[in-house]
Amino acid sequence: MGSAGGSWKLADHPKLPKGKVIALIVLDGWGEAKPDQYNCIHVAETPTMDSLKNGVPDKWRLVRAHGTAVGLPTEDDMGNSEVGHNALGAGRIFAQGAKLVDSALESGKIYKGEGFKYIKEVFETGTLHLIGLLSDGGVHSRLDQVQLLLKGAVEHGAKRIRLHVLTDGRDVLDGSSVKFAETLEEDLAKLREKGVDAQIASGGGRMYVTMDRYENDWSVVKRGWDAQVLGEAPYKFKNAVEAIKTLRAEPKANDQYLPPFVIVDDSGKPVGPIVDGDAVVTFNFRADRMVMAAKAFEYADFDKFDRVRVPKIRYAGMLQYDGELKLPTRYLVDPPEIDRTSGEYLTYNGVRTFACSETVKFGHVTFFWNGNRSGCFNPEMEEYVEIPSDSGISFNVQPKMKALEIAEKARDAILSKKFEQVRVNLPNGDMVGHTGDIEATIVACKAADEAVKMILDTVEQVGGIYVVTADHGNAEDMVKRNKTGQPLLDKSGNIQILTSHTLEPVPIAIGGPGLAPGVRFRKDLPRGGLANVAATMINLHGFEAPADYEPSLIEVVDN
Ligand SMILES: O=C(O)[C@@H](CO)OP(=O)(O)O
Ligand SMILES: [Mn+2]
Ligand SMILES: [Mn+2]
Repeated sequence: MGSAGGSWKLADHPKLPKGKVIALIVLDGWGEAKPDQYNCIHVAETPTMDSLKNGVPDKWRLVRAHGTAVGLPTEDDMGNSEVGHNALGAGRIFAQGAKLVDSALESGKIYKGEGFKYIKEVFETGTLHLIGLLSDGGVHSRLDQVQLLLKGAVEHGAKRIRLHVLTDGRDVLDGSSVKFAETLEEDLAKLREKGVDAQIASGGGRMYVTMDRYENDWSVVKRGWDAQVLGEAPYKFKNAVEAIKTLRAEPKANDQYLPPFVIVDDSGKPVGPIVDGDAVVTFNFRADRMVMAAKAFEYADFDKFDRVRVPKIRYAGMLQYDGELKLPTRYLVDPPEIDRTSGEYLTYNGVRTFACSETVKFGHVTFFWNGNRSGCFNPEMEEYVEIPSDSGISFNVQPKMKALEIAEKARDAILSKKFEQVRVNLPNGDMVGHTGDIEATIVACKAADEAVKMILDTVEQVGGIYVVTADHGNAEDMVKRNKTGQPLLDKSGNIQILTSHTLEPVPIAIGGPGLAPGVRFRKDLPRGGLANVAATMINLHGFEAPADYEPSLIEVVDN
């Protein structure tokens, strides 16, 4: 990997000075939508964000944060943190996991790659286990890809297949897990008719089983290991649809947090623990919530929990989840090669960076920002600070999360004069928005706005610059709507709560006493998106952006 043309040196910007401190704030899950009672950002008191919007017209605008603007297959794909932060940090639009897997399945290339050949070796004698998120959300995985992979695996000789499914309810409506499990069961029944021994073997809700991220709570991954590998879980059922329906009937149950279960045969024996000689594929394409499980499957030295039994398996990820750690070693589809990110350029050009969030979003402003790469580029130029998140709770009970602490860290970093870029992610709108709790999400939005205020006040104090934006929508729309925008009601006449991200654009605002006179948003990029932000930042740091970056959103006019 190297810079384009071999040089990391960026040309000086003809008009903009270097050395200003820039606070870059990413509000997670903060889109712009029609103001109504289900728009929590509108309902919440958000005087700081309101003043940016209603302030100087050429210093606030919207940018696209979903679909093709962030490398997703279609304009119906909502934005998400991975693709959003990748685009923000890398300044270019890369075809993302969802799209790369689609192409590899369509062309059949997936079956010709090293990863598939590796797992195929066991098809004669062992079981193929597929583990991942069961929905059509398109953020971490997609059911149609799993269906194609199943078909392809059978065509290539798989004779015994076990699925370990994680129910969603976060990228799709709560309750939709039943329908996804039914669809999968129908497919598996057809395979069984053809003589393939295929079954769902275990399951559990994505936020409670397997899909933790950034090492926030290893017990989540352990619950998955116990069910999938050891065949042990507190609940045992004869089939997955019955399991999901029964567990959902418990008071306050929801798809995201279903407890782990295993499927057992008539004699009560689990139908699909993972044993020596088996192959395992984690079929999520998105990295963050698979890295921990990948470590458990791949690392010989592992002390995060007692694995009890470590089967000798052939393991592959749908993608390689961490390019720096080369984790996992084997994978079915090559990940996007996100190189020459703005963070890397800036370290070569003397810009010192501070990045901070709380655990649940820490990797977003570091790992995703830097193109799915762990760690700093140059520890002498960068400091990354993680504030521990509360674990074991759903964030509607603590909607303020660590917003204030993140803002205080940003404030101290700005006042320290040790950094030119101070970058934070404020998680509230997103993490609380995903709970579907409207009251709590309103509190969350207010807390995020207060954090923005603290950071902007500090920028004011030191004569710096601010850039405030978001990675995708969430809190601005909490209800499922019909085509005309009216809330959809369920059979009992209740509104259907939208826990997922949205297709909405997100705001970006620039300002601060350090912003050179004459800087304003250009008018000729009406379709600008998140990928245009990196060049904008590089300009504000006093440099020209690399030629192949998406164009900067700003221009400098003579006053
Ligand atoms: O929680 C997550 O994994 C996703 C939603 O599936 O949200 P975000 O992209 O904001 O991290
Ligand atoms: Mn996000
Ligand atoms: Mn989210």
